[in-house]
Amino acid sequence: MTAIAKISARAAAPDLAAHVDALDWPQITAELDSQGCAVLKNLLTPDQCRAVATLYPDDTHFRSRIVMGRHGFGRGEYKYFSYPLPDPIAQLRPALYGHLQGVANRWNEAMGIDIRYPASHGAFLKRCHEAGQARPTPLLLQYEAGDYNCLHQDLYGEHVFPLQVAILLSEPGRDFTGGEFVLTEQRPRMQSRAEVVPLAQGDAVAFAVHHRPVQGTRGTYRVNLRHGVSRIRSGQRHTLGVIFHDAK
Ligand SMILES: O=C(O)CCC(=O)C(=O)O
Ligand SMILES: [Fe+2]
Repeated sequence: MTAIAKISARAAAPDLAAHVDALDWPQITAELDSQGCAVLKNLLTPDQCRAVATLYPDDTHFRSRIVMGRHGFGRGEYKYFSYPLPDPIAQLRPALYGHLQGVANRWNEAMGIDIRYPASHGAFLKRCHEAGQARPTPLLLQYEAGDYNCLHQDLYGEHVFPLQVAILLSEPGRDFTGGEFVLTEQRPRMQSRAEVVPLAQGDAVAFAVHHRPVQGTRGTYRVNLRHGVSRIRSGQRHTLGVIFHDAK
């Protein structure tokens, strides 16, 4: 990036990284450890939410469009951003990674997985790209009345960062009704547990992509998570998905 491009990127989101740094990370980390998910209140302002959601029709920002019904993924559609990522996604991804990387390393240690994640997102992306996972994964989702997102896991190759973030860009009750973010946890030899995460416009949810450790009476065990969105009852709902590994 040239110096001028860097300056204009900063101007578009002057203090987003500082805003991310100022979130209550001890609280978020404690929630992630105990529940496998945590809400990041007011990650984006309503103006920033609108600015991202209105990118949807402009295909110059995206590498592909997925119509979920064609793949059995649910109903609705989404588009994967292309590189270079626009603001504020370009700033959010490394800023969030920097605070989640410690959780990821602790979780792997607890689960007996010997993969560790570097301190910077750039270094982790280099690992993905060298393994042929070079396509950007941040995505913008668009749902209309009747749409839903089936329970799934965003795995795109061998390299997986174990946490991801989804940001609600629309305002519940005004822009849409229904459309709740849902997580399920499949515990070994036990029945599954569901969690509905209440989000306001601009709130984000950080959650486990695939596995997380749970402390039991007989040591640590692994639970298998999936996430999705319940049926949108009315209106239109947009979400920004921030996945930290790239795709094959
Ligand atoms: O629309 C949502 O809230 C979920 C989006 C999603 O599946 C993701 O960000 O990976
Ligand atoms: Fe997803």
